[in-house]
Amino acid sequence: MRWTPFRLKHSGSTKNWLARQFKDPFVRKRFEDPAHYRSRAAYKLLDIDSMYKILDKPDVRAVVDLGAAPGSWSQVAAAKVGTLGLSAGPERAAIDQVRVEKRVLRGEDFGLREDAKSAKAGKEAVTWSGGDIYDFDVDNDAAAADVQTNAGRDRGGKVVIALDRLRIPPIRGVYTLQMDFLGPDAAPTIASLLPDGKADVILSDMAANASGFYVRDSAMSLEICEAVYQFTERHLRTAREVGRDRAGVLVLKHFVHPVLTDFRKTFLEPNFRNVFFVKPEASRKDSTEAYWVCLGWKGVN
Ligand SMILES: C[S@@+](CC[C@H](N)C(=O)[O-])C[C@H]1O[C@@H](n2cnc3c(N)ncnc32)[C@H](O)[C@@H]1O
Repeated sequence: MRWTPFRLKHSGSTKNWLARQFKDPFVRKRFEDPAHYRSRAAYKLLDIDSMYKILDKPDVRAVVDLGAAPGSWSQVAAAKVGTLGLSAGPERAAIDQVRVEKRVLRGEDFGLREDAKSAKAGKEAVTWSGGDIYDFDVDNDAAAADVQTNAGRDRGGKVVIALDRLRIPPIRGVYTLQMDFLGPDAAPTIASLLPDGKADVILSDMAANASGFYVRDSAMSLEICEAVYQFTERHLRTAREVGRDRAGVLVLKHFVHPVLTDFRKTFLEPNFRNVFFVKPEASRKDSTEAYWVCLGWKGVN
């Protein structure tokens, strides 16, 4: 499908943003993809999964997706783990009840904040710190009913749990929680949804709103990494429990900074069999974000 965004009048910064979007191959790919991913971030996780096979394993039953809004990583996880109730494969996410509208990049929708225009009949708009904007048609009742029947224990113990400070429009086969992960209630709430309190894969794409100050942004990234690691200590199933060397997986977004490198050396390297630094192709070159893919959780004694 072709889109023509420049018909409307835009400010200079909006034009720059548009120009960047339309040059971005992953933005284009998303629009053409039958999987209807909610954001181009899906291709980061797909890239990681194609390299390390973290989700495509029969013993992966419980996935926690932190900083999940608008939801494309959860779409990928639900399709691969099988909580959609369908055979694995990202294309099955196309069955998602929430249809991403192709007209999302039309100029009049820029600047929407979450729920700001939800009064627009049947529409929801979500904007998030990554700067992309989504506009969904939401069949809330159908999707909510589907979450009840498809997520969690009803799927033979398979579960995908998505959490974000922002509201995540319902995703088929996924529990969605709107909470601050740094608050006291998030970890116990997630744990209560995990069939035995343990996850096989913990994904964190969380990023605090960038201030533009490198040191401050890195400090916030460290705070998030530390909180995710604390959750990992309590709730990630070990490789030994699974009986597979590379089981017990943590994917952790971070900003590249020496203090984060120290964090990796102190907490990740001693406690995982392998820790890989990954900059997926879909991660913007001008961003200091990157991911650690940590395989083979040893557990902390
Ligand atoms: C890059 S986006 C995630 C995109 C997502 N992986 C996807 O595929 O759609 C980062 C998200 O982290 C969330 N976030 C940042 N800090 C958070 C916190 N303390 N608790 C919960 N969510 C947080 C933001 O609200 C934002 O939605």
